[in-house]
Amino acid sequence: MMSLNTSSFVKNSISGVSMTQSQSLRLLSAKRPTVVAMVNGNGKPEQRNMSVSMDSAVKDVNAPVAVEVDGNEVDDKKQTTAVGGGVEDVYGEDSATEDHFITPWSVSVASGYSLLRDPHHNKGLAFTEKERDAHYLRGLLPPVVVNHDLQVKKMMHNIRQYQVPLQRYQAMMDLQERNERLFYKLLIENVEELLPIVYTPTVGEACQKYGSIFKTPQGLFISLKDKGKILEILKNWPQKKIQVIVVTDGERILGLGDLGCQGMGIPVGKLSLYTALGGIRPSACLPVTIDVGTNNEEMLNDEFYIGLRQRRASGQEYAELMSEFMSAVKQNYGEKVLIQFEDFANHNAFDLLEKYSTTHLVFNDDIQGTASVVLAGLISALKLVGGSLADHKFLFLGAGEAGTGIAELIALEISKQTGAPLDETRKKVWLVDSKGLIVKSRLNSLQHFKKPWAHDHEPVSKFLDAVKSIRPTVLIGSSGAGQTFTKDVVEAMASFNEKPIILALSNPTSQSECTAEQAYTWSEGRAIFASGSPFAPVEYNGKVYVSGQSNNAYIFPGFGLGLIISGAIRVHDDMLLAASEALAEQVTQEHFDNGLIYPPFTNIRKISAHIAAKVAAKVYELGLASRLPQPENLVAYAESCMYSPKYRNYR
Ligand SMILES: O=C([O-])CC(=O)C(=O)O
Ligand SMILES: [Mg+2]
Repeated sequence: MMSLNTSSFVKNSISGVSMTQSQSLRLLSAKRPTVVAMVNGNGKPEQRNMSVSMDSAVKDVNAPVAVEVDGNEVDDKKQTTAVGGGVEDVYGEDSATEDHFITPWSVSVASGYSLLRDPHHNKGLAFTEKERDAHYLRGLLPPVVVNHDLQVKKMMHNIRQYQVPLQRYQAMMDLQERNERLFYKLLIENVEELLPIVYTPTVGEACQKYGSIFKTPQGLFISLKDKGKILEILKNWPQKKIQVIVVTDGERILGLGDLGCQGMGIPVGKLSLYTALGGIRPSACLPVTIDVGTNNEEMLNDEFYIGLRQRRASGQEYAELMSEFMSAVKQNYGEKVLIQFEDFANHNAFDLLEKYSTTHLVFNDDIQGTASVVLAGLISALKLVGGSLADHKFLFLGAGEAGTGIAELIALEISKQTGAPLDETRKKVWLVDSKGLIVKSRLNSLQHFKKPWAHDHEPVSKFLDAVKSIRPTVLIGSSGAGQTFTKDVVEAMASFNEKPIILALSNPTSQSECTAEQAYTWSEGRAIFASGSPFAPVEYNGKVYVSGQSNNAYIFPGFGLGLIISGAIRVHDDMLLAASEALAEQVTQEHFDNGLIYPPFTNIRKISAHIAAKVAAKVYELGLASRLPQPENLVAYAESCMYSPKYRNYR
């Protein structure tokens, strides 16, 4: 514990906040500190409940190490090593009974054993001979030194041994907690293979079982119990310079419904993609779950459930907690932190976005990210089916966040292209909810976000009848309910369209409106199909069909990067349109020839840089940028800003 003299990484790792102020702890010096990285700060030590002077540690490099407790200097060797090799129980940790109070404190230098257990700096077997000498790692590692590439090869080999996706997920999470740079190198270099593990569909199953597979906590949990203390909680997070927060309240996790506090898997997964796909530094990402209870009886009765065991708070109680969170975030991280709302239920999602879009840099991935990715897919699908957006007719199953969000962006784009007013262009878009086609006669009973879509038509209660009556060219599933694009529905689409566009967006795979195989088979190979969760290629009548993944993962990482590099202070719909156009531009003739309307994920970092550049350009154009002057080449600038998981050399 007292091996403070062994350092190049000085780390203040007081665990918990229970140290009293009188127990001030002072690190006076450290020998040979060549690089000083403080986990609790950005060059400045954290000084809330204790006073720790790291400055002196840097200046006085050759002085012997001593620690001061309550103002008394304590000799390192004397205190830690008792005669006979035992370690003196200076702080009573060993002698304390369960009823005694002790302070769980430790001051450590991230070298040696602790360096190997620090995921941000650990390199495992890739530590060089020189680093092993300089950082007290001798003997703590077997003799072999391997390079980063071999580590990737070995990890992929190991992960492929697991047949069960959830085991692969757990292996990936363990790696993230052990060696962050190896985790990201693996994910970036094997994105097509690993995306379905750290993201949909496996992350959905992980959330359902989060309590029983829970090991190391990831992200920040804020519950109703923390009312009045949210700012304090934000300060418990070790990183101070946060650029992106993904926050959920767990009420609508993918198409799986209310998973309460166990929704944490989603912000964690989304932020892994922010880093791997969009190049945001991992230390700048903060996953948050707001726990206001759950209405999921299964969770409430599950002995391994990790959240508050109560029914969801709503109304004023809910609004106040969210309001405190939003204020605390701005107070702690400033105006330019991006807050991504994720997997909130409809009734809160629209209200939160509307309420905070004028005061914060907020983005709702399910409303806006999904809209942008679908619009991109439609723009590129036009190359296969012909016509302009205005020539098409769209029918949605599902009139929630994704459905109405996409509908609005389509109407907006048509309006921009044709000059027709939004009220008119919206008439190209029809939505079906659980009560049937949304029509004028239902207007008074509709939730506010559905009202713009109530058009003149007689009531139609069955989805199949709506398909037959509207005769859309594009069918979009966004209801979260699986197997709703039945054989009859797909056959109807194929009967009045040469190339029906069918998007089954609901996640995870179990909630997909139909499978890729069903779409191709039932349309006799004519469908242009994409889905929210990935499907393997399908063989039909001797031809192989590769479907695209219409998932907001294409958009949010590059979109967020664009906001960050321009220092955006607000999100505007035109930025979403810019992102759609940028993504659609990345689809090549070769992709079209294979029936694809999205580029493969393999090149996603390049794609993200393009999206970021177009989004940033729009931010500058709209006068919403705070990073001035505008860089000349925004693509090159975006690329230069992206985090790379390459190992650093330690002196
Ligand atoms: O997470 C995903 O795969 C896409 C998404 O936002 C959702 O389904 O809620
Ligand atoms: Mg989502």
